[in-house]
Amino acid sequence: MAGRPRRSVLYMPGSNARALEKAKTIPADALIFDLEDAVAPDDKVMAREQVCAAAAAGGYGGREVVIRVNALETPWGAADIMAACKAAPDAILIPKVIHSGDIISAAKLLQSVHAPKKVRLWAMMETPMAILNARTIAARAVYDDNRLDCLVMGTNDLIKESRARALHDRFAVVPWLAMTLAAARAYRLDIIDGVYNDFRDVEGFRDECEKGRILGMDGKTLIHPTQVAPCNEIFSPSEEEVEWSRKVIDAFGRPENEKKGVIVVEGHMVERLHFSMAQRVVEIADQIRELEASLG
Ligand SMILES: CC(C)(COP(=O)(O)OP(=O)(O)OC[C@H]1O[C@@H](n2cnc3c(N)ncnc32)[C@H](O)[C@@H]1OP(=O)(O)O)[C@@H](O)C(=O)NCCC(=O)NCCSC(=O)C[C@H](O)C(=O)O
Ligand SMILES: [Mg+2]
Repeated sequence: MAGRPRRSVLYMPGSNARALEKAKTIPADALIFDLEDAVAPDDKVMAREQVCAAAAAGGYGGREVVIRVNALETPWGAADIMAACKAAPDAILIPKVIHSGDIISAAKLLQSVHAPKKVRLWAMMETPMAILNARTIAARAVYDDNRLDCLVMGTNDLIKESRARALHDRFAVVPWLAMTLAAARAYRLDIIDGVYNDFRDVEGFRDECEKGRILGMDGKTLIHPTQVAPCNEIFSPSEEEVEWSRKVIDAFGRPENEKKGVIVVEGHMVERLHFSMAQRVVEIADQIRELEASLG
């Protein structure tokens, strides 16, 4: 079973009321209302109230609504989580995760206020220690208190913490992406690529989306509405992929192939694993169609 589409995941500062309203018209698959780095300390409390009111009021259609809280050890973290639970967004995004204990603490807080099970946890992978602990963080997905659904790459913080250079080829970043992706997949989690800061550079952005897609990312985090359409296009299965996948599914569905592990479709060797891949492509394409139809 394919998860829900998470191609385009748009951040907005929780202090920006105009952005929170405009998001209702932007065709992003998911929205992150940020209380953390995009909000100045003096605006934190106002942003918390504004974001929670917006999430509780709804109006975002089929888009996933995610609240990024401040880290638990900050003066705002615990109150952010409590307020976010009441607003019942689709997920709460925990920043600056270091180890699996951060996910356990957040899950306990959610449990203590009886947050509905539909409120999931997402984890920002943006500290060097999170990369080293990626496996044990992702492994929280199989525990009883599991609410973990998705890992989000925080490449700006990773670049800062590691003193790497932020080059367009992402020479320094790719190993962190690949390591975290392996951890996510090992525990059947989704994983979303980091942001592209030069939001006016359309070609550079497209290239970075393509590369993230090639690596296996489910989508990309975004900072500006103009990034949504190209991101959706690049992270959607292409018409050719869907057409080919339907052929593979049809071929394995024929009576003569029912018990076969490997067959030939249009000159290509196709195994049962390709059948599963084809099913996922078609399911995700169907879900994208439904989501886009619901957004009008
Ligand atoms: C980057 C921006 C500050 C640019 O703002 P601005 O110059 O005002 O943009 P525009 O004038 O082009 O805006 C046009 C209209 O679009 C709306 N808008 C802009 N951005 C958003 C958005 N993100 N969501 C929703 N709506 C948005 C404007 O309101 C305008 O609307 P209208 O009035 O109708 O014309 C700005 O885009 C911005 O703030 N982006 C998000 C920044 C952010 O949230 N940063 C934090 C997350 S990234 C991060 O933390 C990475 C991670 O943690 C890591 O470590 O890597
Ligand atoms: Mg960050």
